[in-house]
Parts: sequence; structure tokens; C-alpha cells
Amino acid sequence: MSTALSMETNVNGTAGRSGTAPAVRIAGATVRYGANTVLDGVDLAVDPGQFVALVGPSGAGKSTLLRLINGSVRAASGTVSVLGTDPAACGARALQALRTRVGFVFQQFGLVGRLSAMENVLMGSLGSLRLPRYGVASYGKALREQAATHLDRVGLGEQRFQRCDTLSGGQQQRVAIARTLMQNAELVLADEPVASLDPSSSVAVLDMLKRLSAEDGFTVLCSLHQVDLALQVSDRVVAVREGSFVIDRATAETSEEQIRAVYAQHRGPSDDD
Ligand SMILES: Nc1ncnc2c1ncn2[C@@H]1O[C@H](COP(=O)(O)OP(=O)(O)OP(=O)(O)O)[C@@H](O)[C@H]1O
Repeated sequence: MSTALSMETNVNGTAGRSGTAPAVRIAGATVRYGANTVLDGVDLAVDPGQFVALVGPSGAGKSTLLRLINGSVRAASGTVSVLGTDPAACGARALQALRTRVGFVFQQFGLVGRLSAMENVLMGSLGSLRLPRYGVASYGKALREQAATHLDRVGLGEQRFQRCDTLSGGQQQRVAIARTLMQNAELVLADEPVASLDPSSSVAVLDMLKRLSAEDGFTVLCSLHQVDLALQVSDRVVAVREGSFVIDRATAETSEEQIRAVYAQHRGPSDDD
């Protein structure tokens, strides 16, 4: 488990697992969907252990950036390195191997609703297992104990055998986070993870992700529309507007007004009507 990995302190004072090489390094990356340029020559270097909030209006390119890092879309130009690997240069097997090191947390949780919290968390270990598993009992005792520990860490020890589709939204998102712990992810990409949650659950989930990232040293890139929460949990804010990074700064040096201005300057589709 991750605590067994060596922890180092990087230049930003955050604890990282894999030394000082950036967890993510993007240089001059342009992504297009047909004729539409969605990311326009962006640069980003994220230190291991950093918690980066991605903010910006709808359609700015935040999800596309996460998909670029995940290897789901390719850059038309520029370079991308994720945990030292270029996803676009990977064959299917190498991409799969990279994805076992990268956890994804979605707005809609991405859990199997009819399965228990425990089994969903155990599925985080599938990338490192050779054979498929069916049911909690098909995982070894050590894995089951790890999964139980991770559920305890996200405060769901008592709900471990409850079907996920009977859990609240906040609880389901905590199961999804526990699954990334089980995966031992070095990098967690969270795409609007609290967009479906009420305000107090949103704070609880993000605080938990922040605490676990600090404890275990994994890096987080998290897109958010809640400016106050972005400022509360992140080490660094990257504001995206029309495919460019218009703010990229330490959170401590960023004000709510500066971020809100990014949203205010946005021209939505209706502006042309
Ligand atoms: N698969 C696709 N094919 C074509 N265009 C796409 C595709 N995915 C996204 N786009 C377009 O790329 C642009 C950026 O979308 P993206 O989802 O990255 O924005 P976002 O900042 O994450 O928005 P939101 O905050 O609403 O999730 C939008 O104009 C969108 O319509």
C-alpha cells in the first residue's frame, strides 16, 4: 500500500511519492475536435503530491485536458508525459499499465450500483491481477483486508456490504475515492467530482480527497466549478478559458475575484444569438 512507498518533499512543500520529476508535464499541447481547437498550445508541469484545481467556464477544455492526460485523446502537436510516460506513444498494453497508476473519479461516480461498496473498492485492484474476479470471496484475504481499511479511511466501514446504489451521492463518491486508494493510484484525475452533490457533501468529499492526497502523496488534478471550494482545497489553481490557461498560480496567491473574472469574461454560445 502507498504508505510503504517513499515520501519526499518537493519544491512546493507538498509530499510526493515519486521524487521530484513532474507527475504530469505538458508542453505546447494542442487538441482539436475536427476544426474546433479545444486546447491551444498549453503548458503544464505538476509536481508529485500537488493538488491542482482546474476551473473555468463550461466548454473551456477542462475535461479534454483530463482526457489528454488519461490518454483518451491525443494532442495534434506538443508533448505529454504522465508519470514519465507519453500516453500517445503507448500500445494498448502499455496504456493499460499506465492507467493502473492513474485513478479517475467522475461526476457520476462510475460505480457498479448493484455491487457492494466492498466489491467496488476491490475492483480497484483488478489492474494488478491476472484473472477476472467474481464476488468479494474471489479476492484474496489480504486484498479484502486492504479494501476494508480503505473503506474505513473514507468513513464507510459500516456500509461495506451495502449495495452502492443504496448509498447517498456523497457516500458513493467516497467509495470511488476508496477504489483509487485500492488501485494505489499515483495520480488521481477528478472530473467535477462534486457536481452532483449538495454543498456539505461537496466540502466533505473534497476535504477527504485533499487529506488522503497529503497522507499518501498522490497527485490530484480536479476540475471544479465551485470557486470557493477550489480555493479551499487546492495548492494551485489553473483557470482554463477557450482552450488556454489564463491563470496558473499558487492558490495562496489567487483571489476569488480573479477566478470569477475568468467566468465573467466567458462568451457563451447564446452571446452570438
Ligand atoms: N468528443 C468530442 N467531440 C467533439 N467536440 C468535443 C468532444 N468533447 C468535447 N468537445 C468540445 O470541446 C470543447 C471543450 O469541452 P470540455 O468537455 O473539455 O469542456 P469543459 O471545460 O470540461 O466543460 P464543462 O465544465 O461543461 O465540463 C467544447 O466545445 C466541447 O463541445
